[in-house]
Amino acid sequence: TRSTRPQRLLGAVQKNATRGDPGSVIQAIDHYCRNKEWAMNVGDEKGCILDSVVSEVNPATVLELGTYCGYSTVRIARLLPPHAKLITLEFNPAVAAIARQVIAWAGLEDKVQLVEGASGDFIPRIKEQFGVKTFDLVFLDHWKEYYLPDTKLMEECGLLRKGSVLLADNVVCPGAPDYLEYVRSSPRYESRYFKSHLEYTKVEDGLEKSVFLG
Ligand SMILES: O=C(NCc1cccc(CNc2ccc3[nH]ncc3c2)c1)c1cc(-c2ccc(F)cc2)cc(O)c1O
Ligand SMILES: [Mg+2]
Repeated sequence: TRSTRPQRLLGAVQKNATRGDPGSVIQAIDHYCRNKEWAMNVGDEKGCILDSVVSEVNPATVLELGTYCGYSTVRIARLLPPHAKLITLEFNPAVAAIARQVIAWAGLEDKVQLVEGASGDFIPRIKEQFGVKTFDLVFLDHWKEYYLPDTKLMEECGLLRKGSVLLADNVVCPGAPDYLEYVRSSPRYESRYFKSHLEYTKVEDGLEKSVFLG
């Protein structure tokens, strides 16, 4: 049977990237998705904004909702300090299996814990199952209608502390209007929009960075 898009993306990584070299994995995916077939990675343009926020926060604990093929997982993990931990959650088992191989090819498996499941079930269990108190950085890139309910759930579960940073992909395309309204109007967040483009296209999109004020 015909391969899947994630399988073909992994093939491009294994063919064109150097094992243990995260930069070459990022380049191989961007080249494949720009020249061969589009895929919903955060991409190189928004990826640079992601890099600058990760470097600024210098997080010890990171939560990523929506792993997909592991592109943003690799972008984040390659910038983490030695004992930092990234927990990434993926709903689709077949896609998670590809992401594990992409993360391993980059040599970053020691910094990354990939969990298969749905955010609504997983978020309430994080504290006891993973020994995490709070997250310094959360990257939201899963189903866009889940951004708001999951943010409220993280607040309720005490997973955010004064200064925790939420960074949300796709707040324009496909869009997360209820989430934007919430973080921009709530007195508990200081929010800022980073204008960019939908990965590998000229369509407008952007990242919303929101600092939890406690
Ligand atoms: O929709 C998107 N991504 C989310 C997504 C999508 C599908 C499957 C999953 C399954 N993974 C999953 C689900 C639920 C979960 N709960 N916790 C973890 C978790 C993980 C996740 C998306 C779309 C576009 C886009 C498409 C088309 C177009 F024209 C323009 C733009 C661009 C993006 O950058 C995007 O990020
Ligand atoms: Mg996205």
